Amino acid sequence: MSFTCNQILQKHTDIWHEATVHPFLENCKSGTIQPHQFNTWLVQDYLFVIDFTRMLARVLASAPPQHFDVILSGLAALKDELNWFKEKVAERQLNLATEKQPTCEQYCKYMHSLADMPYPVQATALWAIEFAYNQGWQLPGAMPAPYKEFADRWGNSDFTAYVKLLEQQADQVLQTASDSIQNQAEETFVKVAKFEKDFWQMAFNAVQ
Ligand SMILES: Cc1ncc(C[n+]2csc(CCO)c2C)c(N)n1
Repeated sequence: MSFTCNQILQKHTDIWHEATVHPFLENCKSGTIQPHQFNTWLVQDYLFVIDFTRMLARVLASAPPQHFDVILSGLAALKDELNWFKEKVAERQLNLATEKQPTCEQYCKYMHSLADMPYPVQATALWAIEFAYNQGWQLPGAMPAPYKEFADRWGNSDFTAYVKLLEQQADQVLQTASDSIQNQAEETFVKVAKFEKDFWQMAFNAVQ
């Protein structure tokens, strides 16, 4: 029986909708997001991307060599991504010596725990994490400055193509995975979706 990322997604459209459609993103689109909400997201996401980079390095370590090309392109892109985050944080004069908020901390811990999971589960998680941003920043449609830069970064066609390759790689290994591993992959997808939703809510709830 076939088992694919898209089938997982189709079983969990409600939680995926909550992960990718949020007042935070809608208010970026309408230009009404408050600076302290956006700044909270920016700093916490920078801290998240640092841990994501470590996760991606561990996914590479678990991957079959045929999957290296795509994963290495992701790691190479993170070099620029991390520097860009630092620039955005500096432009807004935000403090990087900020602690992770509990939601960010829990998500990062979860990413860390993925290293002990079978590769098909890690590949599914990687796709879901990237796809969440690819969809989340794209679905609202064109955003005004200064949010346009963020929406373009993760909604653009190159990033969309990268996410598609991640999906193909995950599909390839899910296909021959045991039922138990397929179930774990599905649980991981749901977990990622919940963390994504919570991450937006964390930033949205920020107080000045
Ligand atoms: C909470 C949260 N979830 C997912 C991503 C997606 N993501 C992780 S690293 C990266 C950069 C290049 O791949 C992107 C887009 C994020 N940033 N923050």
